[in-house]
Amino acid sequence: MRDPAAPSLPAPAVSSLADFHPAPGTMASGEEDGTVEEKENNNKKKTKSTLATIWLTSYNIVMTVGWLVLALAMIRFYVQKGSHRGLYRSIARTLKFFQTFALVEVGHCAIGIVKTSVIVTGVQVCSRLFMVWFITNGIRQVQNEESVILFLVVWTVTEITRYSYYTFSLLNHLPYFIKWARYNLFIILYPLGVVGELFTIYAALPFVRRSGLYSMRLPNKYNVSFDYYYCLIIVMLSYIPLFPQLYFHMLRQRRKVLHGEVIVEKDD
Ligand SMILES: CCCCCCCCCCCCC/C=C/C(=O)SCCNC(=O)CCNC(=O)[C@H](O)C(C)(C)COP(=O)(O)OP(=O)(O)OC[C@H]1O[C@@H](n2cnc3c(N)ncnc32)[C@H](O)[C@@H]1OP(=O)(O)O
Repeated sequence: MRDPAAPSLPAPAVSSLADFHPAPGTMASGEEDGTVEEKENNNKKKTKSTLATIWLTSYNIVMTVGWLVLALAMIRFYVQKGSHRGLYRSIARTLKFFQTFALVEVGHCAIGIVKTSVIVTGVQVCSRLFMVWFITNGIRQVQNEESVILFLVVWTVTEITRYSYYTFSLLNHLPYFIKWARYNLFIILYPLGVVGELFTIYAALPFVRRSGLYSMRLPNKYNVSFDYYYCLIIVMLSYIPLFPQLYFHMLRQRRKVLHGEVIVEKDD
């Protein structure tokens, strides 16, 4: 997955299938001469890593197919209807399923089978879930906004590229154009996705204010007040500190993977 010329870095828990199947005669001497207990421990670790690789490969294949299905459904809808109106409704169930399933990725980081920050992944996944469940799904009035189509197209291109990158990497057959796409397209797609998301939240504000959606006004039996309108404004403002962190994280990944730079990441 990495440029062989690149300086050696702390290896991720799972890099490729080959990591768990050392060629005959290449086993570390510690393993050959170790005690029975050491050998058992090594075997357990290998079984665990092999299981992790099988799981990750299957997961990434399913997600690639899922986002490809979404892409085809969007293209078909647009070709048939000649308009984006109603497109969101037509793909809503598939989108909700695959985007919600991505919560598993936070688990991958938490249990250490993928060497990515739980926080970085958590922010990315939660912001997507928030957009899907609490904006587009919850507020019917915004579903036909052009900004929804913008972020849907951007997410779809990003995810097809990202999951196929992981899949081919794990299988040790990564075509260069996928690697290139993974670490270059985001430069344009990430800001475009943010624009689509922010415009959609902005479009939702008047409806939320008028309807009092997801809000709790005093007096009530819990003696708690919550205004979703102001919550949305806070979410929009939170893009200012959070988005640059995700973007610079991806730029660091890009330098590491495409140019072999050694990057020392801070721990969570
Ligand atoms: C409650 C409400 C909260 C609201 C909060 C609002 C604030 C939100 C602010 C920001 C919002 C942003 C909105 C943007 C949305 C969009 O997505 S726009 C579309 C464009 N987006 C992108 O291009 C980014 C897509 N996202 C990502 O790439 C990831 O989610 C990431 C976490 C940001 C970065 O991924 P990361 O894993 O760190 O980098 P990689 O280089 O891909 O991988 C690192 C290593 O880990 C391995 N790995 C990771 N995942 C897997 C996997 N599934 N399977 C196998 N391996 C995996 C990967 O191979 C790498 O390994 P090495 O190459 O060996 O290092």
